[in-house]
Amino acid sequence: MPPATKPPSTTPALPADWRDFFALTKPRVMTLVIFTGLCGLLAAPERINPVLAFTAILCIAIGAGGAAALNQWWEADIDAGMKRTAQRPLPAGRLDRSHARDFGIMLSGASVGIMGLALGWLPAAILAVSIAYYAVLYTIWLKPRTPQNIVIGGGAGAFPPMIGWVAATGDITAMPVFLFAIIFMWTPPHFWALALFVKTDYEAVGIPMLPVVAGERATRRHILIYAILLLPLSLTPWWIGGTGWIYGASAAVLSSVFLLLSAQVGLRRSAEGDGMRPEKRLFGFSIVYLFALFAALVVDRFVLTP
Ligand code: HEM
Ligand SMILES: CC(C)=CCC/C(C)=C/CC/C(C)=C/COP(=O)(O)OP(=O)(O)O
Repeated sequence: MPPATKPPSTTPALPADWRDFFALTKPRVMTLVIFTGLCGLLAAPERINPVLAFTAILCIAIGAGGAAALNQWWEADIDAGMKRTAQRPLPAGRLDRSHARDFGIMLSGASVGIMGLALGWLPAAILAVSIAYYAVLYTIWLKPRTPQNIVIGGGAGAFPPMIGWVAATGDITAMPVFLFAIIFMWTPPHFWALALFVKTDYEAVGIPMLPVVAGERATRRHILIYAILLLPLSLTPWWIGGTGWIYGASAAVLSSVFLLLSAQVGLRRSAEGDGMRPEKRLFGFSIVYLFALFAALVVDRFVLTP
């Protein structure tokens, strides 16, 4: 008997349920996207009606989820070839590809439409740009083509605090631009730390991630460079007087720890039989870092500007 072949991704092997649709939104990753969006909104100098604030955050969540669904619709075959992603609803055959596409389009359209009607067309336009950035520019264009995919593509995930801020104020000022820049600079170390220990996965499906194309040493050096740049950048909201000392002190401590962990990864030639512990530690801390930095921004705002 020849081995059973994988059913085409348009023919679901198992009935889909709501959990599969929920999984399409990449809920774990999007918690941080939603959190940074919420912090951008709360840290803004203007306070808005709580119902409108809730609507804005819901739109960011729905838009990010829609973009993630479109990302998986496009990448179903790539995801099938990687151990880390093979159990997602599309490669596992639990969901029809066209349903994922329609679900993604529906969520994306609804999020932009509701944001525009409720909060204004400037935050809606930035949300639309970030969805297109992730689903089209990063997923379809950059990811399969260049090892700089996540450096440029990281812009998509950097928009949410700007969307939150602009939803509250109706205006783009220096502060939301710096919040964007901080996440932009944070993304490469966040992702390359992970890519160092799942490198073989990307090799198998031909995605030109930096460790695959330029090698481990170059990736380590790149991680360190971005972490060095992130330290002063994370302090700029305080330097320009956009925050008080609570944010400034938190940014100094968090970014120093981030730099220290990045140096542990960046200055070693290769993994020395320790199961890539420093790389895993840096990836884990990258998530704690962003949660804590943005939480500090909000605490600073509420404690120092009551
Ligand atoms: C192009 C940019 C990025 C890439 C390529 C990337 C890639 C990844 C990958 C592959 C994972 C592994 C977990 C999984 O497969 O679900 C991950 C985890 C994670 N990412 Fe990113 N990421 C990026 C940007 C961001 C941004 C902007 C945020 C939030 C602001 C973020 C938040 C997270 C979180 C919270 C996790 C952990 C999820 C968990 O606990 O499983 N990522 N990222
Ligand atoms: C508001 C809005 C649209 C926000 C978008 C947020 C955003 C860009 C998040 C990126 C995070 C993410 C899941 C990257 C995964 O990369 P991948 O898709 O290459 O990872 P994979 O290998 O796990 O599929």
